[in-house]
Amino acid sequence: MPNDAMEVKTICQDAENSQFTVTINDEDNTPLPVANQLPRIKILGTGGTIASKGGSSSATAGYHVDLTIQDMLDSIPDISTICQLEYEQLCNVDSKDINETQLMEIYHGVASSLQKFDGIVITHGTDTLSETAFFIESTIDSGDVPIVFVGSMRPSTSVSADGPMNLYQAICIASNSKSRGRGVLVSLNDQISAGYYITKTNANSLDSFNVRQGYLGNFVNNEIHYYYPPVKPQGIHKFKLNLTNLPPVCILYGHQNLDPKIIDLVKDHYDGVVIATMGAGSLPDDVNDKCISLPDLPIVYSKRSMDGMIPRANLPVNKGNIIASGYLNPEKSRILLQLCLLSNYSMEEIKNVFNGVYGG
Ligand SMILES: NC(=O)C[C@H](N)C(=O)O
Repeated sequence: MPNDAMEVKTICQDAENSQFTVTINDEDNTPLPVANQLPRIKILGTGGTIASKGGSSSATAGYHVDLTIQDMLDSIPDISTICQLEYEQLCNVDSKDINETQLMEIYHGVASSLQKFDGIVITHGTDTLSETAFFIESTIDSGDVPIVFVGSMRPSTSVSADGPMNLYQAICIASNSKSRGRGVLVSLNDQISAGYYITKTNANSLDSFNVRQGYLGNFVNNEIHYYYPPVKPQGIHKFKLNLTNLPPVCILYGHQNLDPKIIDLVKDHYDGVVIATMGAGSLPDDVNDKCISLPDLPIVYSKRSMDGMIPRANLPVNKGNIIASGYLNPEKSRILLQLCLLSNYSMEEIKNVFNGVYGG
């Protein structure tokens, strides 16, 4: 739903390095906190295991989303000396059910909070948290305001549930001045990471997220330790959302004996395709030939391997519709391609965008 009160100001039109700010022309001119007040933090609730209840205290699977933000806040230490808190329940779902509608709600929730709060916390299921974090980092220039995603791996009813501590840490991180200027962050299992790079690598463990580009910091006994001064990931391309539907892009998974007919099955139903290739861009010759034969369909070669990247030299052709994902995994490549298509970028402009993460 377009928000007429929202103004998007473009700083740089260059497709290679587009920058803009989102501001809300709100009737409510609530003054920003003065220096001696506690930071104002907004929590946006979306659901996930952190908001879930299981059947018994030993159950860590088969749970259901049931808790509101207020329920979750009741289980953490007093934060009234750390920040002034407001919250909003955007939705309450398992993150497998986060779709375009919820993604837009989260976008609006963040965009409309930026001008009034010093930090934003988003509770989210861990399964697709990295996709939402990547989407928000790619569509909102938050300036100095930290946007901290948080989830948990155990339901709230479990022995040693990790949700309360993760949420407490996320609120502390969002409130801390050292978190400013770092963009979208993820707080889980005592680690602070860049939302742009994080990947869920373990389906069960508390140490579920991995980030080969390195953790940004650590949370121990109420202390936040950042390893580096504020920095944002290299190559982020900021898109202006014009709030229409995201163009459909599908992901195909490479394997031995991959049949080129799979490309024919999807080509008329999607505006773009991402392939999780084997190795660093490897696909059977007949699949490559099929992809090249569809010059109007952008096809991003990403990878099954969690780490590494797709060198452009491994693409079957160095022109046309085949694009290297660089360091981006298939699900992030999908979002980036959707945003490029939404912006009506040409094939060359899409390549420029992916070039930012060493693809293109
Ligand atoms: N740990 C979790 O949050 C997993 C859950 N299925 C979700 O993504 O909502």
